[in-house]
Amino acid sequence: MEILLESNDDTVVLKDGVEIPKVKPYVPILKDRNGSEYLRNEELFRGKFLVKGLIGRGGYGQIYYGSDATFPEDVVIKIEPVIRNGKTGRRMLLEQKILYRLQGRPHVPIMCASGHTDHLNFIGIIFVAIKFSLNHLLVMQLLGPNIGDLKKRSPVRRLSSTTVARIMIQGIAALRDVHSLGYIHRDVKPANMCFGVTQNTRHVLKLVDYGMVRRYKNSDGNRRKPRYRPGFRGTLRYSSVRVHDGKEQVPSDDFVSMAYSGAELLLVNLPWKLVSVEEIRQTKLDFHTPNSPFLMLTGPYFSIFCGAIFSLRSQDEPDHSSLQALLSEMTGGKSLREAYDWEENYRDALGSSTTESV
Ligand SMILES: Nc1ncnc2c1ncn2[C@@H]1O[C@H](COP(=O)(O)OP(=O)(O)OP(=O)(O)O)[C@@H](O)[C@H]1O
Repeated sequence: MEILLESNDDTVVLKDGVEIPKVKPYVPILKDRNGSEYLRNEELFRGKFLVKGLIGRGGYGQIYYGSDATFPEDVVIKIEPVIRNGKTGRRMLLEQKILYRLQGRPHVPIMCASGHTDHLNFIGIIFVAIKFSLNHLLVMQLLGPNIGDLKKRSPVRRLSSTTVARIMIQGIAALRDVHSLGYIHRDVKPANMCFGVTQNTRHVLKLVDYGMVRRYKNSDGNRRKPRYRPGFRGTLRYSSVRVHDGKEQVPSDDFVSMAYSGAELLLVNLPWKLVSVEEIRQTKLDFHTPNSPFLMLTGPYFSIFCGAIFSLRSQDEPDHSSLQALLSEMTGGKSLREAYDWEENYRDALGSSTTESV
């Protein structure tokens, strides 16, 4: 985003004359501590990262809010024990490796540091002891609340068409960033999408959580041979029917998860939210049927977009640009740089009548 001049204390004027409010420094909502934390508040971790609070306890580790003496933005410090439930946790090792490779891509968070903590309980007895006591560590730029939380904050529990269209357009660009390097994400969902928090990044969507990524292409550009029985990876609510069927995941499965995420943002809930686990697969298949009542509720542009995604075959290399183009009308003429629902008190979501709650 190019800033031409600052008009006053509250607004900035962009090169094309658009005037936008200045962003106030963002402070994330912090969680209460329960004594199980790896880092203390105000701790100067590694002599460099100042810990300012706890953002969350994920399924695999803890995420802290902090600052880095050498990085201009606030950061998050993500920590995962090397040994979890008696098993060696490899998620963060993988995330560190993939994030490193993806640096420089616009929809990937900037990584400031990675490695392991040096809180050793059994210093230097034997290698195994050291291994047991280390925690994986990842420091990256601070982002805003995830899209799932921004949806929950909406008084109507859903987002407007223009906001969802622009989230999807950027989400597909994020998938292009990952797929073009020969990887698939395998856990696309609203909770893994966040906007930036600075003047330059607050309208840029970033995909987070690279702990389930898998390489689907070899370095020669050919696809890897599918495994006979790959284990389940992902989040059931957003997994494609192919994943239900135990198939090896491919780029189109990331797109299906993206389409389900968009449908959830428009509809409040996905039609399979309240059905039994056994019925989820069939309810998804029903949703794929052209003219399915729930699909129709997402509106004409989004249902065409979903139709294009649901018709992708496993061998297809989806055309990211053509899929984005299907959503251009749904933006209602708003550019990716204009305000999103949460910046306008959810005005468009409250006023929109194209979708109904499921
Ligand atoms: N860079 C970041 N800045 C701010 N918040 C973040 C950042 N990265 C992740 N988060 C928040 O933390 C949550 C969990 O992150 P992430 O999915 O990477 O961790 P996880 O341990 O794999 O969690 P889970 O088990 O829930 O998948 C995200 O939903 C997001 O809200």
